[in-house]
Amino acid sequence: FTTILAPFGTRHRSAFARSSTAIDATAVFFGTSTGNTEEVADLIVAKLNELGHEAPEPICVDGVVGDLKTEFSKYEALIVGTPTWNTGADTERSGTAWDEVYYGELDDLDLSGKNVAVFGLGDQISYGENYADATGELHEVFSKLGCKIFGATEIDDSYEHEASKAIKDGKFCGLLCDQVNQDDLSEDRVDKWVKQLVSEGFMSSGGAAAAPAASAPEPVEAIEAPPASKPAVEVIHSRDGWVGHDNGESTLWVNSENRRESYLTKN
Ligand SMILES: Cc1cc2nc3c(=O)[nH]c(=O)nc-3n(C[C@H](O)[C@H](O)[C@H](O)COP(=O)(O)O)c2cc1C
Repeated sequence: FTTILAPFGTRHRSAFARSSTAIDATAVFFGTSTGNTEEVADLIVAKLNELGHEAPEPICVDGVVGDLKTEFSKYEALIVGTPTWNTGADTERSGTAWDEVYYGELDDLDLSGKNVAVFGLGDQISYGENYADATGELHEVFSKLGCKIFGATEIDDSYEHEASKAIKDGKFCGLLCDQVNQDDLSEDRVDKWVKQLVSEGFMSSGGAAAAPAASAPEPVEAIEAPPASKPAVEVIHSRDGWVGHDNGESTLWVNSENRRESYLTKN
């Protein structure tokens, strides 16, 4: 068996497709019934990209039910969005696949320390007593999982609701939009909010996805130069589900969540 001496850090990235530092920074996940939440998700991704923060196209949660563990582990930070439906109930108010995953699949994930920001859509005129309630539920679910929540917003004069479960400690727990009555305000709200997330350090590394797992090998000493050539790769199945790819000079460990750690090895 190989002896682990040191991690590659970013220096040996060319030897492998990705390293643990190459995890994508931010992704926007949303649920929707009639498309409004997707519209705002699109605005958020466009603004992230405009500000130089790479993010893939928004990901509809319906498409990743059953595979959230894999999908979430690809990103350091998650922006999650929901509409609100069905006035009155305390839980399962999104009317989307979020309701299905909140108290089952999501509950089973270790998202402790992950950076999360929430946004929500509602109709503050027709449902003024329950404006965007489901955003509050989304916030609660991710908070209880130990996520670091960013992006609470001031309730300024542009909002006309009476009450909302998305209000926590006198603020909205994230970005609230209203494509039914105030679609003309969404772009500015998104602009302001994404800049706020940047200033809060939301996109900085340090989320759970980048933290070393308990079962990962301990790094000891960094090395300076990449190997001159890449020998044949030996695959090692070991370490609590981690699979090692040893090219004779180094080992890339990959776990079941597609987490990657690179280490110098010595036979
Ligand atoms: C039957 C029904 C119930 C709704 N209930 C609420 C509600 O309780 N609170 C709220 O803010 N908006 C409510 N809405 C408005 C939707 O949340 C709003 O139209 C939202 O933009 C829909 O987003 P989506 O297109 O992404 O599904 C309701 C709409 C309908 C048709």
